[in-house]
Amino acid sequence: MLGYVRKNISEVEYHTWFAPVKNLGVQEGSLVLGVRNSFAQEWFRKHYLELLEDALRSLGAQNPQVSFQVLPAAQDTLFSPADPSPPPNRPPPSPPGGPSAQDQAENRKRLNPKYTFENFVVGPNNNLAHAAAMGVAESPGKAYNPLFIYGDVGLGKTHLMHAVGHYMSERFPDKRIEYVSTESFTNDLINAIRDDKMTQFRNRYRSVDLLLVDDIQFLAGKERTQEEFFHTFNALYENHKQIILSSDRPPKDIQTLEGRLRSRFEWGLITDIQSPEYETRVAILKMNAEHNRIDIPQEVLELIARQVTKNIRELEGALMRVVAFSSLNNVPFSRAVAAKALSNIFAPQEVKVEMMDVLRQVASHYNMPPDVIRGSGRVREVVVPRQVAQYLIRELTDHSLPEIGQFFGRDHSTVMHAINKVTEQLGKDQDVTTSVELLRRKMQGLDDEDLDA
Ligand SMILES: Nc1ncnc2c1ncn2[C@@H]1O[C@H](COP(=O)(O)OP(=O)(O)OP(=O)(O)O)[C@@H](O)[C@H]1O
Repeated sequence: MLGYVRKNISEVEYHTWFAPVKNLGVQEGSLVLGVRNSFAQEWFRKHYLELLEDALRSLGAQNPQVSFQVLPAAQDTLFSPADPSPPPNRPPPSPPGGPSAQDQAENRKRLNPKYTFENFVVGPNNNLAHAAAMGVAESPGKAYNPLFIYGDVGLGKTHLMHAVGHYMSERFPDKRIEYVSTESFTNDLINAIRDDKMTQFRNRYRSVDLLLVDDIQFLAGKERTQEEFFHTFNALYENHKQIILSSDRPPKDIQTLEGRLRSRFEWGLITDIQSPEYETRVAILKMNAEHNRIDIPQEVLELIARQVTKNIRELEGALMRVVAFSSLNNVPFSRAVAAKALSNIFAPQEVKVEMMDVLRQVASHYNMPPDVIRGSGRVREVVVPRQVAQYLIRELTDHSLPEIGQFFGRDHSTVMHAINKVTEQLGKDQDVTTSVELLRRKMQGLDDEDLDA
């Protein structure tokens, strides 16, 4: 099916939308596809339903039906039954009583494959937490125990925890790693009590080498869970097993946390993550774009990094939004397009059109590299786009003739000539007229209906 889809849409579109989709199987005659969020769900319904039905038809389905379901928050990045790749580092068999090899593989699968140290951009906002996590990964149970990482939402706490998990599982494949949110820990406990399976529950949590617990602030007010966690903590700690906890606030600010737990959380190292500075945000965007093989100009990344300042998850979301927007409207990346894509979420910013934006749009319109247009070629196929580019730059930016000349490696009289030439052809030469109109529309795309997502 994906083969069929891929042939019918652009690569960027394919990577943005289809790479993360999970096959959830057939339910009541309909093929169910798992998508990341309700935005994607809506998008798929509107834009890809027909294509997907066609794909099924091409495979012989007579009455194809496709529906979309939002994956639970963490599941979209995990290995799914539809993912053909086997989990890495298949672990050896475990001693009797402990978790089975399969359990261990399951545990590792809970680590998001993207959340590694290599993919973590270090900046002044997170370098202490990063160094502490590295220290713990190098000598688990010895360096700092527990390691307590706190910070606001979406700043990389989970990412760092998983990075330690990956690092350990690569270096010590037989170590047992458990990643759990406080909510799951609580639910597991409730189920264990209900099903009379406390021994299994304790075995599971007390036999690990690395315990990663996310959002520990949710222990507040849950006495029975705190009690159980206290014993889990002690059992691991006494056996020199590593514990890493994350929270949105430091232990002293977690209300109704038992004193004995709070003091244990303070035994090791407490470190925080702050909001990233501008340079770190740009670096994160750049890495993300490369990761997803999206070729997006630096100035567009800079615009996004200026808009989203507090939360890295939102920063990544903004990038994906720009990519989706530009791909679905079939316009190349530019600052204006990015501003439009983000305008529903963020206050619109004054976006000045740059010479480079115009050149890129013209290049894409005529399907030739920007450098060729700026180069010295004199054949008509290159000269016309060059003149059109100079004409549009003069019209849409504040740059003077000498500045435009410099940008093209020519003097101002050549630019003047180009502008006169295009002005003359407008209304007479059909190709030049439609090209200029179309490009102008795209560059001023801010009010264009075609650009409304
Ligand atoms: N320094 C970084 N370099 C690269 N990506 C990062 C960095 N920090 C965070 N991210 C990315 O930002 C997103 C959110 O990070 P993460 O889920 O770890 O945040 P969190 O602090 O655990 O948030 P929450 O409190 O909501 O659980 C992830 O996709 C993560 O990969």
